[in-house]
Amino acid sequence: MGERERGGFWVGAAASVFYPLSWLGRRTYLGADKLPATGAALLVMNHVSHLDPPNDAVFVHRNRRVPRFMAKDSLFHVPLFGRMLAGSGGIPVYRGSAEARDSLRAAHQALREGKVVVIYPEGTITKDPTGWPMKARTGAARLALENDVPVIPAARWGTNHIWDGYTKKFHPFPRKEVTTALGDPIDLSAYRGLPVTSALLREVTDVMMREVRALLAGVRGEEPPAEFFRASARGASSDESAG
Ligand SMILES: CCCCCCCCCCCCCCCC(=O)OC[C@@H](O)COP(=O)(O)O
Repeated sequence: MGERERGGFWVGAAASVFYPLSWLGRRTYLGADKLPATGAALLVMNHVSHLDPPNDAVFVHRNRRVPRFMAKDSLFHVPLFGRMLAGSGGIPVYRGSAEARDSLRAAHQALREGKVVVIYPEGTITKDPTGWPMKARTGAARLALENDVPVIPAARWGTNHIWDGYTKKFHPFPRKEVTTALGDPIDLSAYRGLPVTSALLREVTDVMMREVRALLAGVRGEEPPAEFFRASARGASSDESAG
Protein backbone atom coordinates (compact mmCIF):
# COMPACT_ATOMS: atom_id res chain seq x y z
CA MET A 1 0.00 0.00 0.00
CA GLY A 2 1.20 3.48 -0.84
CA GLU A 3 1.28 6.63 1.22
CA ARG A 4 -1.93 8.02 2.56
CA GLU A 5 -2.85 11.40 1.07
CA ARG A 6 -2.21 14.01 3.76
CA GLY A 7 -5.03 16.14 5.03
CA GLY A 8 -4.55 18.99 7.46
CA PHE A 9 -5.89 20.07 10.82
CA TRP A 10 -9.49 20.40 9.64
CA VAL A 11 -9.49 17.02 7.94
CA GLY A 12 -8.42 15.57 11.29
CA ALA A 13 -11.15 17.54 13.02
CA ALA A 14 -13.72 16.30 10.49
CA ALA A 15 -12.48 12.74 10.93
CA SER A 16 -12.97 12.96 14.70
CA VAL A 17 -16.65 13.75 14.16
CA PHE A 18 -17.35 11.75 11.01
CA TYR A 19 -15.82 8.43 12.02
CA PRO A 20 -18.11 8.09 15.05
CA LEU A 21 -21.12 9.09 12.94
CA SER A 22 -20.21 6.49 10.33
CA TRP A 23 -20.18 3.81 13.05
CA LEU A 24 -23.96 4.17 13.31
CA GLY A 25 -24.07 1.84 10.32
CA ARG A 26 -22.64 -1.63 9.75
CA ARG A 27 -20.58 -0.72 6.75
CA THR A 28 -19.85 -2.78 3.66
CA TYR A 29 -17.56 -1.42 0.95
CA LEU A 30 -17.79 -2.88 -2.56
CA GLY A 31 -15.30 -2.02 -5.31
CA ALA A 32 -13.22 0.24 -3.08
CA ASP A 33 -10.19 -0.63 -5.24
CA LYS A 34 -11.78 1.41 -8.03
CA LEU A 35 -10.95 4.61 -6.18
CA PRO A 36 -7.63 5.75 -7.71
CA ALA A 37 -4.78 5.56 -5.18
CA THR A 38 -3.33 8.80 -6.51
CA GLY A 39 -4.43 11.63 -8.75
CA ALA A 40 -7.71 13.22 -9.60
CA ALA A 41 -11.09 11.52 -9.63
CA LEU A 42 -14.66 12.69 -9.74
CA LEU A 43 -16.84 10.55 -7.49
CA VAL A 44 -20.48 10.76 -8.60
CA MET A 45 -22.95 9.57 -5.96
CA ASN A 46 -26.64 9.30 -5.14
CA HIS A 47 -27.95 11.11 -2.05
CA VAL A 48 -30.50 9.62 0.35
CA SER A 49 -29.75 10.94 3.86
CA HIS A 50 -27.99 13.68 5.76
CA LEU A 51 -25.76 10.88 7.05
CA ASP A 52 -24.36 10.38 3.55
CA PRO A 53 -21.49 12.88 3.87
CA PRO A 54 -20.05 11.25 7.02
CA ASN A 55 -20.38 7.80 5.49
CA ASP A 56 -18.87 8.84 2.17
CA ALA A 57 -16.08 10.95 3.67
CA VAL A 58 -15.05 8.04 5.85
CA PHE A 59 -15.24 5.67 2.90
CA VAL A 60 -12.84 7.85 0.89
CA HIS A 61 -10.62 8.52 3.89
CA ARG A 62 -10.33 4.85 4.80
CA ASN A 63 -9.20 4.28 1.26
CA ARG A 64 -6.32 6.65 1.89
CA ARG A 65 -7.61 9.69 0.03
CA VAL A 66 -8.94 13.05 1.21
CA PRO A 67 -12.42 13.85 -0.13
CA ARG A 68 -13.20 17.33 -1.39
CA PHE A 69 -16.96 17.73 -1.11
CA MET A 70 -19.17 19.93 -3.24
CA ALA A 71 -21.61 21.27 -0.64
CA LYS A 72 -24.41 23.76 -0.55
CA ASP A 73 -23.18 27.23 0.26
CA SER A 74 -25.35 27.62 3.37
CA LEU A 75 -23.42 24.81 5.09
CA PHE A 76 -20.31 26.99 5.02
CA HIS A 77 -22.11 29.45 7.31
CA VAL A 78 -22.91 26.90 10.00
CA PRO A 79 -20.74 27.73 13.02
CA LEU A 80 -17.72 25.43 13.33
CA PHE A 81 -19.07 22.94 10.79
CA GLY A 82 -18.65 25.58 8.07
CA ARG A 83 -15.09 26.22 9.22
CA MET A 84 -14.38 22.50 9.08
CA LEU A 85 -15.95 22.17 5.66
CA ALA A 86 -13.92 25.05 4.24
CA GLY A 87 -10.74 24.00 6.02
CA SER A 88 -10.95 20.52 4.58
CA GLY A 89 -11.26 21.84 1.04
CA GLY A 90 -15.02 21.79 0.63
CA ILE A 91 -16.30 23.55 -2.48
CA PRO A 92 -19.36 25.76 -2.01
CA VAL A 93 -22.18 25.33 -4.50
CA TYR A 94 -24.46 28.32 -4.98
CA ARG A 95 -27.49 26.44 -6.18
CA GLY A 96 -29.62 28.06 -8.80
CA SER A 97 -27.61 31.23 -9.20
CA ALA A 98 -25.09 32.72 -11.59
CA GLU A 99 -22.42 31.94 -9.03
CA ALA A 100 -22.92 28.26 -9.77
CA ARG A 101 -20.17 28.72 -12.32
CA ASP A 102 -17.74 29.97 -9.71
CA SER A 103 -18.17 26.82 -7.71
CA LEU A 104 -17.47 24.80 -10.81
CA ARG A 105 -14.28 26.80 -11.23
CA ALA A 106 -13.12 25.76 -7.76
CA ALA A 107 -13.98 22.16 -8.56
CA HIS A 108 -12.01 22.31 -11.83
CA GLN A 109 -9.08 23.64 -9.85
CA ALA A 110 -9.30 20.79 -7.33
CA LEU A 111 -9.35 18.23 -10.13
CA ARG A 112 -6.36 19.87 -11.79
CA GLU A 113 -4.55 19.58 -8.47
CA GLY A 114 -5.19 15.84 -8.46
CA LYS A 115 -7.84 15.74 -5.74
CA VAL A 116 -10.81 13.45 -5.24
CA VAL A 117 -13.94 15.55 -5.71
CA VAL A 118 -17.20 14.11 -4.37
CA ILE A 119 -20.43 15.35 -5.92
CA TYR A 120 -24.10 14.52 -5.44
CA PRO A 121 -25.42 15.56 -8.86
CA GLU A 122 -29.04 15.65 -7.68
CA GLY A 123 -28.06 18.59 -5.48
CA THR A 124 -30.27 17.43 -2.67
CA ILE A 125 -31.61 14.29 -1.05
CA THR A 126 -33.68 12.45 -3.63
CA LYS A 127 -37.35 13.35 -3.61
CA ASP A 128 -38.24 10.00 -5.13
CA PRO A 129 -40.24 8.38 -2.34
CA THR A 130 -38.75 5.01 -3.28
CA GLY A 131 -35.20 6.30 -2.87
CA TRP A 132 -33.92 5.98 -6.43
CA PRO A 133 -31.87 8.86 -7.86
CA MET A 134 -34.01 11.56 -9.39
CA LYS A 135 -33.34 13.60 -12.51
CA ALA A 136 -30.00 15.23 -11.74
CA ARG A 137 -28.58 18.66 -12.44
CA THR A 138 -25.93 19.02 -15.09
CA GLY A 139 -23.01 20.54 -13.17
CA ALA A 140 -21.33 17.18 -12.62
CA ALA A 141 -21.49 16.43 -16.35
CA ARG A 142 -19.76 19.70 -17.13
CA LEU A 143 -17.00 18.86 -14.66
CA ALA A 144 -16.69 15.39 -16.14
CA LEU A 145 -16.50 16.63 -19.73
CA GLU A 146 -14.10 19.49 -19.12
CA ASN A 147 -11.61 17.46 -17.11
CA ASP A 148 -10.04 14.28 -18.40
CA VAL A 149 -10.15 12.52 -15.05
CA PRO A 150 -11.66 9.19 -14.00
CA VAL A 151 -15.38 9.62 -13.37
CA ILE A 152 -16.31 6.98 -10.83
CA PRO A 153 -19.96 6.12 -10.22
CA ALA A 154 -20.85 5.25 -6.65
CA ALA A 155 -24.01 4.25 -4.82
CA ARG A 156 -24.66 4.08 -1.15
CA TRP A 157 -27.72 2.72 0.61
CA GLY A 158 -28.78 2.30 4.21
CA THR A 159 -27.96 5.71 5.69
CA ASN A 160 -31.58 6.52 4.91
CA HIS A 161 -32.72 3.72 7.21
CA ILE A 162 -30.82 5.31 10.12
CA TRP A 163 -31.80 8.92 9.52
CA ASP A 164 -34.59 9.85 7.16
CA GLY A 165 -34.13 13.47 6.17
CA TYR A 166 -37.75 14.04 5.26
CA THR A 167 -39.58 12.40 8.12
CA LYS A 168 -36.78 13.42 10.52
CA LYS A 169 -36.87 9.96 12.05
CA PHE A 170 -33.76 8.59 13.73
CA HIS A 171 -33.64 4.79 13.96
CA PRO A 172 -30.15 3.75 15.05
CA PHE A 173 -31.26 0.41 16.52
CA PRO A 174 -31.01 -2.28 15.48
CA ARG A 175 -27.88 -1.21 13.68
CA LYS A 176 -28.55 -0.85 9.95
CA GLU A 177 -26.53 -2.14 7.03
CA VAL A 178 -24.92 0.66 5.04
CA THR A 179 -23.37 -0.37 1.74
CA THR A 180 -21.13 1.78 -0.43
CA ALA A 181 -20.40 0.43 -3.92
CA LEU A 182 -18.07 1.85 -6.55
CA GLY A 183 -18.28 1.05 -10.25
CA ASP A 184 -15.74 1.16 -13.04
CA PRO A 185 -14.86 4.58 -14.42
CA ILE A 186 -17.52 5.74 -16.87
CA ASP A 187 -16.34 5.80 -20.48
CA LEU A 188 -17.18 9.28 -21.74
CA SER A 189 -14.83 9.17 -24.73
CA ALA A 190 -17.75 9.34 -27.17
CA TYR A 191 -18.76 12.68 -25.65
CA ARG A 192 -15.39 14.32 -25.16
CA GLY A 193 -14.33 17.02 -27.59
CA LEU A 194 -17.91 17.77 -28.67
CA PRO A 195 -19.33 21.27 -28.18
CA VAL A 196 -20.67 21.37 -24.63
CA THR A 197 -24.32 22.12 -25.31
CA SER A 198 -27.15 21.78 -22.84
CA ALA A 199 -28.35 18.71 -24.77
CA LEU A 200 -24.95 17.09 -24.37
CA LEU A 201 -24.83 17.96 -20.68
CA ARG A 202 -28.28 16.45 -20.22
CA GLU A 203 -27.28 13.25 -21.99
CA VAL A 204 -24.00 12.84 -20.11
CA THR A 205 -25.77 13.56 -16.82
CA ASP A 206 -28.23 10.77 -17.53
CA VAL A 207 -25.45 8.41 -18.64
CA MET A 208 -23.67 8.98 -15.33
CA MET A 209 -26.79 8.69 -13.21
CA ARG A 210 -27.84 5.48 -14.95
CA GLU A 211 -24.51 3.98 -13.86
CA VAL A 212 -25.13 5.15 -10.31
CA ARG A 213 -28.67 3.76 -10.45
CA ALA A 214 -27.46 0.40 -11.77
CA LEU A 215 -24.99 0.12 -8.89
CA LEU A 216 -27.75 1.01 -6.47
CA ALA A 217 -29.98 -1.65 -8.01
CA GLY A 218 -27.23 -4.19 -7.34
CA VAL A 219 -26.94 -3.11 -3.73
CA ARG A 220 -30.72 -3.08 -3.17
CA GLY A 221 -31.34 -6.24 -5.15
CA GLU A 222 -34.25 -4.51 -6.86
CA GLU A 223 -35.20 -3.34 -10.33
CA PRO A 224 -34.95 0.43 -10.68
CA PRO A 225 -37.74 2.41 -12.32
CA ALA A 226 -37.24 3.06 -16.05
CA GLU A 227 -37.44 6.83 -15.70
CA PHE A 228 -35.75 9.24 -13.32
CA PHE A 229 -38.15 10.79 -10.85
CA ARG A 230 -38.81 14.46 -11.57
CA ALA A 231 -39.49 16.69 -8.61
CA SER A 232 -42.44 18.90 -9.44
CA ALA A 233 -40.87 21.86 -7.67
CA ARG A 234 -38.40 23.91 -9.66
CA GLY A 235 -34.74 23.02 -9.25
CA ALA A 236 -34.63 19.40 -10.31
CA SER A 237 -35.10 20.16 -13.97
CA SER A 238 -32.40 20.76 -16.52
CA ASP A 239 -31.07 24.03 -15.14
CA GLU A 240 -27.34 24.07 -15.04
CA SER A 241 -25.96 24.22 -11.57
CA ALA A 242 -23.32 22.21 -9.90
CA GLY A 243 -25.63 19.92 -8.01
C1 LIG B 1 -13.19 11.42 7.51
C2 LIG B 1 -12.37 12.46 6.85
C3 LIG B 1 -13.08 13.68 6.55
C4 LIG B 1 -12.47 14.48 5.48
C5 LIG B 1 -13.11 15.77 5.14
C6 LIG B 1 -14.61 15.78 5.15
C7 LIG B 1 -15.09 17.17 5.09
C8 LIG B 1 -16.51 17.44 5.47
C9 LIG B 1 -17.48 17.15 4.37
C10 LIG B 1 -18.87 17.61 4.64
C11 LIG B 1 -19.62 17.43 3.39
C12 LIG B 1 -20.99 17.97 3.34
C13 LIG B 1 -21.55 17.70 1.97
C14 LIG B 1 -22.96 18.10 1.80
C15 LIG B 1 -23.46 17.89 0.39
C16 LIG B 1 -24.69 18.71 0.19
O1 LIG B 1 -24.68 19.90 0.21
O2 LIG B 1 -25.83 18.05 0.00
C17 LIG B 1 -27.04 18.79 0.13
C18 LIG B 1 -27.96 18.08 1.04
O3 LIG B 1 -27.33 17.31 2.02
C19 LIG B 1 -29.08 18.75 1.69
O4 LIG B 1 -29.71 19.60 0.88
P1 LIG B 1 -31.17 20.11 1.28
O5 LIG B 1 -32.03 19.61 0.21
O6 LIG B 1 -31.04 21.60 1.27
O7 LIG B 1 -31.51 19.58 2.63
